[in-house]
Amino acid sequence: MRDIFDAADEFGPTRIIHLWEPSIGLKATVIIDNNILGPAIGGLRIAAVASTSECCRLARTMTLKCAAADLPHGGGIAVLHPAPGSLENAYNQHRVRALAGALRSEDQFIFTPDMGSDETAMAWIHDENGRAMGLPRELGGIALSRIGAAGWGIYHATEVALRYCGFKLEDARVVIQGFGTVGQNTARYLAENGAVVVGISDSGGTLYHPRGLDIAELVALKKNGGSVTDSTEGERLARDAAVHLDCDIWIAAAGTDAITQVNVDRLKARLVVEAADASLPPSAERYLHEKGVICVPDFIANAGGLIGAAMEYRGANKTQILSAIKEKIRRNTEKILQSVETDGTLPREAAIQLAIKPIVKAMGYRRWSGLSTNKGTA
Ligand SMILES: NC(=O)C1=CN([C@@H]2O[C@H](COP(=O)(O)OP(=O)(O)OC[C@H]3O[C@@H](n4cnc5c(N)ncnc54)[C@H](OP(=O)(O)O)[C@@H]3O)[C@@H](O)[C@H]2O)C=CC1
Ligand SMILES: O=C(O)CCC(=O)C(=O)O
Repeated sequence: MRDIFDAADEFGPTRIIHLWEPSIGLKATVIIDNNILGPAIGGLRIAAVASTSECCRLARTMTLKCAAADLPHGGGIAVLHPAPGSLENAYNQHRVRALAGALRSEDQFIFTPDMGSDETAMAWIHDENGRAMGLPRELGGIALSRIGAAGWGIYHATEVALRYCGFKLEDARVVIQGFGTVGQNTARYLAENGAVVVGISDSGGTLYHPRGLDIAELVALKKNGGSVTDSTEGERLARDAAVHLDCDIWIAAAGTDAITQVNVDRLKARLVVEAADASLPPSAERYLHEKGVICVPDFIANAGGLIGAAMEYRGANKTQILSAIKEKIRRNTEKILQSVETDGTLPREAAIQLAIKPIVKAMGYRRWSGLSTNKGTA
């Protein structure tokens, strides 16, 4: 991105905020992409994100995710560039609190957890500016990461997509790239429903076992700060070996651009589910589509965490949340894959068409809107 307006189109981003406070090393980028349906929900990502244009892409994914899931919200993102040490580190707490404080008057931005942040960070933010979703139980939250809201949704997207792939979940071989909140819960739901998770990677490497990995053991290893490769079972491989393992279903649950034009030809799966936001660029999705591999786009498959967070914000309980995630994600996956089957549309194109409908409609009612046809009111 050469100019800050390079990413601008008719939908946004409406605000790009850069925060820099040298005394505490606070360096953050906050984007409100579109808030036509309601205040933007933005994940707090404490991770190295390369550029403002990448932040804009992630914020747009959130806009589409909210709209497709019928949530009264727009999309955004807050990237806090990491400092040394863990999230529990007081220095980091200070920076998260400073970020939240700096956005106290930005009432169109509500924080939710994303990579590198959790319910504790949301509690700090809530304490500073009152606008955070995904809170701890003690503050009225329902511990979304522990119930695995995102993984529950990924499981349902996978299950519906399999009908279009011609094979069943039972005994299907799954590889999961990334074994954090999303990867762990996805593995758990898929394995509980008959899939065989043969490969899992994290930043330390890949673990492979053709007869299936022990998910509970690997979750315990991660809880103790280890890597999946610390397991005594299975074969230890290089981190990126996960991309070319033989499998039926490949789940991208690590980060942005896990698969690119360079390595997409190595994927052997018949179904790819994008659990991580922006995990495949459109060119890689097109390549897979032309090869007959179904690829369920991020903002359709991984909306579970966001649906849960928005419902928790309005006081819904765990049963209501799990049922809404199931219903919305199954419905949307079905709709887009039907378009793919009948019209040959790319899954992402079908998904964008589905998501932008309410946004375009709402923009038509508003005075300040690039798409407004109500020209006489400006
Ligand atoms: N949390 C949520 O509810 C939701 C998250 N998402 C998206 O899902 C993705 C994952 O989020 P989340 O699970 O919360 O993040 P976490 O930080 O909890 O987990 C990320 C995982 O990816 C691993 N990882 C990082 N880089 C690589 C790599 N190059 N190869 C293999 N593994 C790698 C990490 O390894 P290690 O453990 O060694 O650090 C970690 O296991 C993000 O893109 C996020 O935006 C989407 C919807 C909801
Ligand atoms: O609120 C959550 O738990 C996750 C939302 C999010 O960051 C996402 O959907 O990418």
